[in-house]
Amino acid sequence: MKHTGGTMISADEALQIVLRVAQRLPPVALPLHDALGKVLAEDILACDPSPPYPASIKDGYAVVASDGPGEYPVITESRAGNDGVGVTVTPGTVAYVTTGGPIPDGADAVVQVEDTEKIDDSSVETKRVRILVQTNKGVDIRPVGFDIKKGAIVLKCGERLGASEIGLLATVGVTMVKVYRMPTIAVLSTGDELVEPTTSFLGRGQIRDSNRAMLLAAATQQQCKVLDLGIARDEKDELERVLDKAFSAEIDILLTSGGVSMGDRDFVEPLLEKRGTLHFNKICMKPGKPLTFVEITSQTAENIRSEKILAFGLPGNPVSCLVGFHIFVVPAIHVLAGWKNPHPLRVQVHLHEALKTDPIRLEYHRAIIRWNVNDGSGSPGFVAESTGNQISSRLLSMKSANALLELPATGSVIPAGTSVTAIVIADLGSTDAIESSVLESAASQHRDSSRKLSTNDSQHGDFRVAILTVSDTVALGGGPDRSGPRAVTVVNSSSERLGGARVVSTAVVPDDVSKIKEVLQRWSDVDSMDLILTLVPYSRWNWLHPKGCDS
Ligand SMILES: Nc1nc2c(c(=O)[nH]1)N[C@H]1C(S)=C(S)[C@@H](COP(=O)(O)OP(=O)(O)OC[C@H]3O[C@@H](n4cnc5c(N)ncnc54)[C@H](O)[C@@H]3O)O[C@H]1N2
Ligand code: MOO
Repeated sequence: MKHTGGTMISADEALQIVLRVAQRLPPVALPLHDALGKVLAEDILACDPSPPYPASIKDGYAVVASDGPGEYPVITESRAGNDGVGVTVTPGTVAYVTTGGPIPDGADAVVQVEDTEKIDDSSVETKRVRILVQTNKGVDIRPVGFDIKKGAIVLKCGERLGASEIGLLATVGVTMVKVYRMPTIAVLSTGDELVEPTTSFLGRGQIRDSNRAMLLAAATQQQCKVLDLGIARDEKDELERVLDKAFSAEIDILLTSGGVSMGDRDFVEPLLEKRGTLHFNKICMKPGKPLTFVEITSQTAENIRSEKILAFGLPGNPVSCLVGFHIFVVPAIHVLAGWKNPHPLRVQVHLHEALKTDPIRLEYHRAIIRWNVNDGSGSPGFVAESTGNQISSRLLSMKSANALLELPATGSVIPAGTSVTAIVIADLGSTDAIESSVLESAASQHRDSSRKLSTNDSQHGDFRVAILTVSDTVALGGGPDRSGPRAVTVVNSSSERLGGARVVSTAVVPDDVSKIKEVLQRWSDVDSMDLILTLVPYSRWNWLHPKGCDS
């Protein structure tokens, strides 16, 4: 009898099912400091105006505008709070005010200190000041409600609370806020081979459980509460016991890893299916093909509450497990947490190297994407560098990855420089700065050139060319690199004439001798380049001429 293991559906279809089954959780009231990152479940209105009093925009003098330039007595000082209360600025007098200080009654404009002169006269008791400019009514004053009108909606139900939104809540005095509850996620590892990460010496056939620590961290990163269910053996009774425990706890999502493919002890899928509705168990994607999704209606111990639990049987291979988390679990968490758009951010990126695609499955190729002054097309944009060997057991391929490139199942080689979509899976703000990325990308191209281009070696000759653009403007982002991409095109289009030349590395550096040397040194350190083309300002030509270059 043939084991088929169920129907394989597309990743898109699988995601649609998950999003259809997932439901927003009920709202809860949280103190302000716990609300960061959550989604508002109510409109927030301003109960008073901001500013609540006419406030100065500058450090200066509150004046009667029609008085005009001249010398005036300073009758009060209004810095904050009660300062200047009960004092009226009458024509012919002024008051000292600081930024944000209340404008005393009678004054209708502020003249900044820069437009005044202090008069030092110790013989008079009242301070005096010389106003040097003519101002107009209302200048440098924020009237009551200028920033926020009383009763205005400052935040709408459905908006996510970041730092500025928390600041707005504090401004309008909301300290308990209604937000959608974040899911609680239970994590279970399955497998007879698994031992705790604390195990120093591995027996034969044993490996440390990486998935549980990883999924607990990933769920925590998504602001979920987590429940650690430990490791269960590949044994039906033990798995049943742990699932009982999981479903009687107040969880919203269950994540298991391992035991979902075709092995004779892969029990996770049938045991989950027994307890709910199986929606799918195989997805046409790489990695992460065997992934089980079951909708479970849980009963609490007292049978008083019946709630939905989303159970994801993730594959055991660590990369497949985490990719499955990003593609399906993260959007599900977003729905439960009340996000209006649960989908991840997608950006267009240019491939730094040629990549071979799978003939059958859509591939989520792990990559590091960086904003570059020249993405290879001559304009600024994201450049994606592969994290190397993509086998789904190699967790190192997820290390530092901030994007999953969506490579269609064509079974062909996608050339370097091609634009593809990438799902962003990490904070792009934590990616290296532009300049270092340019240099590092040149360095890594150099280091890995044989690996990177091995995919199209059979289609091209062996004459390897590197192109270095030396330009302050381009390197500092002040303008596009016009020469570099043009040179790439020229080399590629003359490839036959040159006996099969191909550009294996490009870099942009500022007009700085040490930086130029650094890149040239990398390229010439090992004999991976046959020709280095340098596109330089005329002034640098002598220096870069082989005789003048000490490498
Ligand atoms: N005959 C077939 N075999 C396999 C297929 C298939 O279609 N037909 N699919 C392969 C694919 S693709 C994947 S992915 C894996 C998924 O297998 P399981 O989900 O059943 O996972 P296991 O077999 O339990 O483990 C796979 C692999 O991962 C290691 N592992 C498991 N759990 C952990 C953990 N918590 N921490 C670290 N590593 C873990 C385990 O030792 C195995 O090496 O199935 C293929 N097979
Ligand atoms: O789908 Mo598996 O995740 O390719 O190794």
